[in-house]
Amino acid sequence: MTMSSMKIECVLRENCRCGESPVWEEASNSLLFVDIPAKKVCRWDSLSKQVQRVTMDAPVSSVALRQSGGYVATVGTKFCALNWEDQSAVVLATVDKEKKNNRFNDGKVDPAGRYFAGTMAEETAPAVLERRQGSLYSLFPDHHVEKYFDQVDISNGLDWSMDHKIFYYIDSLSYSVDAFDYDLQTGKISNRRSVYKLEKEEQIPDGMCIDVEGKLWVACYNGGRVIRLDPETGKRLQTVKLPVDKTTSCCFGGKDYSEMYVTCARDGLDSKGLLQQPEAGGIFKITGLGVKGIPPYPYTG
Ligand SMILES: O=C(O)[C@H](O)[C@@H](O)[C@H](O)[C@H](O)CO
Ligand SMILES: [Zn+2]
Repeated sequence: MTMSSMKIECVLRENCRCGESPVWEEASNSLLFVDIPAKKVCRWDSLSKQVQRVTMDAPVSSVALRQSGGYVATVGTKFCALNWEDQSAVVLATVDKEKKNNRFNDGKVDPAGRYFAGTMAEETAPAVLERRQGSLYSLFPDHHVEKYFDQVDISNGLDWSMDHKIFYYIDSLSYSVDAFDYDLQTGKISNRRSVYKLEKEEQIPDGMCIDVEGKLWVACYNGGRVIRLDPETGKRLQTVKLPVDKTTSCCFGGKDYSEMYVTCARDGLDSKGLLQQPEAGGIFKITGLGVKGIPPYPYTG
């Protein structure tokens, strides 16, 4: 039997205030991610190690690939198309128009090319905000928006099962990873249930991704870890600790999607925490996990 030797390294000291939404772009061997309060979309070339940054005019909470080229991003309360070459953004749709304190948070494209993203009230400090102000939406390829539900505290991690029949979702302050039945043809969700409740030391569930075995990887904000969950049994299968507390999200990337990339935040750390965690706000790469991920789905509109 061969043991996989796991390695965790900070590949980029970006000092993100709140790094989020890591997405692997195979075509450019790059990792895309955002720094929400810094209003930045970043692209790290894993071969040259160079970073390109585009600054938006509002907090940018997620980024995704676009089939027709460029990217899509959630900026403030807008779904936008992003042209990387000339750094221009075009608004595709706006949500929560009557909620002036709201912004989008995490987002991801479904297997049919719809861009799912949820909203939240702006925070006064990490996880301190007016509750139940958020909603979950998706932007269809024809640019119309559908709303799924409201009463969300912090809309966060999302992904779909390998057979596309289940949608997994995290509202962070519920401390739960939830599942819905998913209709890929219509984009409709139903039958919400919890598949995992976080333990106290795991802290706050944030971003999430699925692996080829259908297991969920959840980044635990303040928990300094990613955890691997079996959504069918409700059991935690593995804990991977990182040298930073405010781990926010994770995705698979690299060769054959065999590496995991993890984002994290600096905001919320005091001066002692920043000294103890100099890599806070960086991008971490985990190799040797022994399980692969799947390519991100591109937005088809
Ligand atoms: O990244 C996010 O999803 C939120 O925008 C962040 O502010 C934190 O993760 C949140 O405070 C932890 O619950
Ligand atoms: Zn998040």
